[in-house]
Amino acid sequence: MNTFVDRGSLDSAEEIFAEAADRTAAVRPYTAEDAVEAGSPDQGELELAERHALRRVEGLSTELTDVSEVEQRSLRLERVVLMGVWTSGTQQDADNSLIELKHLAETAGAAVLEGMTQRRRKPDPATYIGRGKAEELREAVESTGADTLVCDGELAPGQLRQLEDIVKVKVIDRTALILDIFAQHARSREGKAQVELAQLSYLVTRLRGWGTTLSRQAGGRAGGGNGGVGLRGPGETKIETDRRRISARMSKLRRQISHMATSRDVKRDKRQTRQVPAVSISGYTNAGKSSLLNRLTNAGVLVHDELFATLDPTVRQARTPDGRAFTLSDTVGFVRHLPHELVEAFRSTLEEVADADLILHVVDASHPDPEQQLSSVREVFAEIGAEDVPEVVVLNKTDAADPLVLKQLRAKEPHALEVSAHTGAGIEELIAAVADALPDLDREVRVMLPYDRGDLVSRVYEEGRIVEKEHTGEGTRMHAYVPRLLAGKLDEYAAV
Ligand SMILES: Nc1nc2c(ncn2[C@@H]2O[C@H](COP(=O)(O)OP(=O)(O)OP(=O)(O)O)[C@@H](O)[C@H]2O)c(=O)[nH]1
Ligand SMILES: [Mg+2]
Repeated sequence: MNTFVDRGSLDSAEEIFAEAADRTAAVRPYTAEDAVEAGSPDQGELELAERHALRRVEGLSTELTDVSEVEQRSLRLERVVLMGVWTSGTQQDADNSLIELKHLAETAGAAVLEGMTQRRRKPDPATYIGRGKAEELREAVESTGADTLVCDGELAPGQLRQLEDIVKVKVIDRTALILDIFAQHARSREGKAQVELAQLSYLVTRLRGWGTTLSRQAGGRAGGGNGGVGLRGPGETKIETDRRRISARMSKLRRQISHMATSRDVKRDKRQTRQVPAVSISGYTNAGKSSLLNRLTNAGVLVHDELFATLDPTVRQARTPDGRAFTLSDTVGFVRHLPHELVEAFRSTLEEVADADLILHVVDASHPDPEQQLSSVREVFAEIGAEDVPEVVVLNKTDAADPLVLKQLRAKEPHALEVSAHTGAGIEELIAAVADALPDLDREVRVMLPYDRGDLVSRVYEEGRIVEKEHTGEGTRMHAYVPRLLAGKLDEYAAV
């Protein structure tokens, strides 16, 4: 994982992030409300012992059998212990959540040594899991030789700090983990800029509350080479300098991103005026979206058993069996509790989903709890204004699905299609369903297009279905079915 590693590049998010992470000295003011919460009587019905027990989650630790492999890994990877606080839902839900956290940690390049959940009514305001449990956790961390503790959930800066003081290793939360994966996976300039912006906005909230307890800045170094005049001054605290550096960097990134968004808008407008319908393949991360795109178009898009393998949307041209053109786009996967910073950062990418004519909502039917994924994804759809776009639910990985889970899914989503991107099962039906759902080519036209209107001829090729065509001395004679908008443009060339 690289989130907290200082790579030495001045003023990049990574550097600022790393520097500030070293000094997450922020102790959130302990408010009266916290005190009440901490001392409030428990209302749950579980036995006290059970409620407070740290429960080891079976099968979570990465198997490291070969010694040389262990050595190799410990050089390259961080060794982590996972911790989840379970406030509601069943034990199964808590385990699933921790299994997902394991998958996230491994995607980020960590070796998972141990995973534990604890049941409590609310996370502890000071240390997240409570002081006593934190001590036990320290023992687990020591005995496994872990160097990082990853908490499932979003921790307040003060909680991170206090927990770190007890367990004596670095503590990161789920949001930082997801940001880290995004940082590792972003490829395009825009993607990188968006992730950096998200990391900085995560960091800025962690700076809050530092204020006066910080030592005064010695002047000079912190601004780095790029800082210079105006970035520091005598008597200015480090936090203020940090804030300014961060906000300057954030404004710059925002400006860059907005330029990039403009050029994408232009592309998208073109698509809209061309009236080629857009189909967006969306869904939870690792659902098999890229595999499905490959299966549908032989696109050769990266497929990985990793979360967030795809960050840069890929668009492919496709055709229905009756020859109508449309675009198919692969999108970034969603995840439960997608950090707010990332929803913001990826809003423009996600908004393409809202602009689609059709969403193929891909669901991993082999997952233990696909319904939870379905509803998380729909929440994001609502957030980005995509809830009115027609949606075809595609239950993927049916080759590996538990029949019982499939049965439940069928009951919940009676119109869903069942496919396997691996075996190809159900793919023809899926193609037919897409063709059905796309806007119709409902205009029959017979035209004579002069040779100087080659642009219209190509549009008929691209957007329509040609019944007959003939090159004559005057131009191209065509008989075709086309979308309404194009039919309007062809009117003046009508021929009998
Ligand atoms: N058994 C089975 N596995 C599948 C199927 N489709 C995809 N997978 C596997 O699921 C994993 C994720 O596939 P991807 O296509 O990368 O999933 P994605 O939704 O694009 O994932 P992200 O881009 O990371 O959000 C890979 O290991 C695939 O081989 C399927 O039909 N059956
Ligand atoms: Mg993908």
